[in-house]
Amino acid sequence: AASEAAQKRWTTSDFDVGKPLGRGKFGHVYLAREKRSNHIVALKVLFKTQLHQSQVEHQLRREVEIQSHLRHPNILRLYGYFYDQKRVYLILEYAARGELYKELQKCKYFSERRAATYVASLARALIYCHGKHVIHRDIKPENLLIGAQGELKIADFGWSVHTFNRRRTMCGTLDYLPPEMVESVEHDASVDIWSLGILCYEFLYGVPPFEAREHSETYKRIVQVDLKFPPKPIVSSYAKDLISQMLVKESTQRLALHKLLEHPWIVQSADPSGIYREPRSEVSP
Ligand SMILES: Cc1cc(Cn2cc(-c3c(Cl)cnc4nc(-c5cn(C)nc5C)[nH]c34)cn2)no1
Repeated sequence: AASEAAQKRWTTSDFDVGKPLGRGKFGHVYLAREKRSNHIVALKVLFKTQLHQSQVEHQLRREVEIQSHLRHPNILRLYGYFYDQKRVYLILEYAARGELYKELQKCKYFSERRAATYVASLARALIYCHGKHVIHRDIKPENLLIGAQGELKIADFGWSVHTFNRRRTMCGTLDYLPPEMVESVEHDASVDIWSLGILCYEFLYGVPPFEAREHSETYKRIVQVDLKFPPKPIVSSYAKDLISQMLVKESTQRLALHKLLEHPWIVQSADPSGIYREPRSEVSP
């Protein structure tokens, strides 16, 4: 079925399209059901005119090329794509519990167990990507979805690249960019380690570490690695130690992802299944 899905010429008549799930710069995502298999998917519909105006067709091609070949429980599947006169359609895995950033906004920040569980599963997904010479380059809450069992799914490989043809142009929001990308110098897979460190901080404190009112201020704080840990919420020194080993200016000195999985904070706090289950008490009545 998988190989069939890859070659089949899909059209909109193959799907019953349902409610909108979200919107992005170039279009919308809809809940949809493939008629023959009754398989529920997320159908991302992008407008060619907007893609053309923003000159991101090459990025979209790379997103499809890269994501369609990745198979990992913490990476959102891209089953196939098709297009018509005006639109490009991506047939994506449906993540039943929605967007992580909304969950983070609701909770303000996550417990150490939840943060460590998510960070460990993202580290495993990135080890898999880097093993295939793919760097994501845009790891941030907006690009993470939650599956039916509570597992994290990395989505939106729009900024990912095969490390053989690295590009130096600016990409993604500033908050998550490491010094070498902000300074537009050569960068490699260790950019994802930096972004995972930023994400870990935001999971625990509710804000990214170098956030500032002005872009120029954020830029300065990133290149100086002006890392501060607020007194509240209280966070374990193991967690701060891990973040401090990831947010290192010299990219070769950042904690390697396989070493991250052996860090005491991860070993102690992350659920080995990579799935965060609400403990009894936390479930709202
Ligand atoms: C264009 C455009 C919009 C977006 C952001 N976005 C992603 C989704 C999405 C995807 Cl791709 C896959 N599964 C999803 N499941 C949800 C969801 C589930 N619940 C209960 N609530 C929501 C929301 N959204 C999914 C939607 N928008 N990227 O490019």
